[in-house]
Amino acid sequence: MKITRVFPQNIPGIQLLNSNNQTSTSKSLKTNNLVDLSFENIEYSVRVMDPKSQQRGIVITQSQENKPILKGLTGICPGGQVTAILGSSGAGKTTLLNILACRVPKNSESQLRGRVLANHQEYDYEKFCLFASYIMQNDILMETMTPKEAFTFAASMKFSDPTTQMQRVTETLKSMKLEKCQNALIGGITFKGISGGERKRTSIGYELVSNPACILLDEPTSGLDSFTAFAIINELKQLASQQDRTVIFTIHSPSTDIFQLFDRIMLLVGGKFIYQGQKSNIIDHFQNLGFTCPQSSNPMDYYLSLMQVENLENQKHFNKMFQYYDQNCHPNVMQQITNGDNLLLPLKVIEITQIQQIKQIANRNLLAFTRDPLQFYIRIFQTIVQGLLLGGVFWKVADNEGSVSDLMGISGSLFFCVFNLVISAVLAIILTFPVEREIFLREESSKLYSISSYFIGKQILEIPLCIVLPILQELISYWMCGYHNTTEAVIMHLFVSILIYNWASGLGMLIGCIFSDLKAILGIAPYTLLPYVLFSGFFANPKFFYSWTRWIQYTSPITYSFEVLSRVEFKDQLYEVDPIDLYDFKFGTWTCIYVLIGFIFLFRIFAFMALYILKSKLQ
Ligand SMILES: Nc1ncnc2c1ncn2[C@@H]1O[C@H](COP(=O)(O)OP(=O)(O)OP(=O)(O)O)[C@@H](O)[C@H]1O
Repeated sequence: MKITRVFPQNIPGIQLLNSNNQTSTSKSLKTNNLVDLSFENIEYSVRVMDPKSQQRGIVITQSQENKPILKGLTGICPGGQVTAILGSSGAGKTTLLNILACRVPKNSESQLRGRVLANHQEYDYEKFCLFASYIMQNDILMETMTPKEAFTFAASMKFSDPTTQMQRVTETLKSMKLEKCQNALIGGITFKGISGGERKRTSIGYELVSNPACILLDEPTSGLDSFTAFAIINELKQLASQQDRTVIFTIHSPSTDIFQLFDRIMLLVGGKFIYQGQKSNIIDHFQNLGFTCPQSSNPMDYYLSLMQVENLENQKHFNKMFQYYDQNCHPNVMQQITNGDNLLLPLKVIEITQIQQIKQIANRNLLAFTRDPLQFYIRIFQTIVQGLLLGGVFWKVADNEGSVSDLMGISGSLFFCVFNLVISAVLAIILTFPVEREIFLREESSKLYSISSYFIGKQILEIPLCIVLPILQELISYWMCGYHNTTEAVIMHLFVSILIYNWASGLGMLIGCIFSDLKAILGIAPYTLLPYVLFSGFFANPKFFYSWTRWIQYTSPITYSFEVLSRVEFKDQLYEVDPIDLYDFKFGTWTCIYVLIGFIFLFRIFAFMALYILKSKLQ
């Protein structure tokens, strides 16, 4: 039995729109202009290991060769029509779709030639995002929201007028047939939510709210039952025919019912077209080539069986098919491209201010936080345990007689306190950020908000946590360790704990932005921290560092935190050895604090830049 959690209409943090009393007008989602997407002479190749340089899977030399994937493709996907791209596995369907969406990585490993055009105007990634949406195979959505909340969020990011927002949400829920599950949580890996088909429709609707003229989808029916697959393609068909959108998708083995919904078909074999044109002409095209689809067969099953490259019998016919395509389809395609309209592109206009974007992002984060508080409870639990551990291990360490061993005990406890704060802050971010990162990349590519809005919106919830958690940990351990019991000392200790925790959370975010794979993150994080710890001055007096490594101590916020906490604790105390000399403390309390504040800003700026680079690299 399927269990979905249904939520009431009034949810704090997100303004919900009432769909019940709205009259729907499907034309309100109609795009202003038709957009014809076309592409000319697309050639795409990637560098791969030369098979001749391998023997039984063992690489003998490092020689590489260029593997052509798309071989001079030219085509058109007219506005107001559904274009389906089909082909055998590895034919290049997804690659073609990615090129149309300007999503192929630009690096030395791949080569792309040719032009992509929208209404005869060349476009790049930035422009594409303003008139089109790309819906990838894996639906990346906030698990803790309902479809209605997700659409409301997307609408509020684009339209300033609440009535327009409401209209968009209502209309999209209706056109995606999500009214019944509009208040159920989307769910995902952590907990079960709406069904796979509803999830796919939510994913499509999420993009539609902003009213793109073109919708590109990579295998929108994969993993769905035949009924749901038909329902989704049928909805896409309605979007094309009733709302003049350009719909393009890749699909494997469509049923006969789904085939009937296509307007236009592109068939790919080994990176070349063997057919491109209206659905109605495909049967004649293959009949003229001598391949008559049996009466009882699904035409697409039959044609796809002819396209299986592994079949030796098929391979004999490919040359004939390519030649026939060049003679019969290609001239028509060229004609259609030339005759296409030169209408202006209906580019999305963001109506809301950055402040409103930040507010909405912060509200959504708060909602996610209240809906799935487990992460928060875990952080609180860890903080309490760490506070108790620190206090237990260093119980009354600061009640001392001034001996060297007493001094070592106190500085050990202070260093551990700093280190503990750093580890908890870094881990808390790097373990959760990889999931958020995917959502950010999807939403940024839909031009839902700016990178800076996302970054600031995220900090609004993170910073209070970065204040509360270190205070909690230090309040538990402070008196257990028996540190200086004066108001000034307590305040300074807590203040430095907050500063170092905030720096470490910025570092965590920086690592999370640079590396996408959790295994890589967990492998890299300890080595990032190692120099900060080794050169902090606790393990060795900085005077004894080699001159060429001495500078590293200045880059370590742990050095500055350790110095302030020590200065506060050792103030007015007499020891057999002077702690200032022993650890070579040379900066002074306030210099350390200013530097720590500087580090907090610096690492947040680095994290922001990493987010920016991450986004640009994935274009
Ligand atoms: N970066 C790459 N490096 C090496 N080979 C690649 C790369 N990108 C694509 N290919 C190869 O290009 C071919 C086309 O890939 P693509 O994903 O476009 O195929 P497809 O038609 O969508 O296949 P499927 O239906 O199985 O998803 C495949 O043989 C794939 O292995």
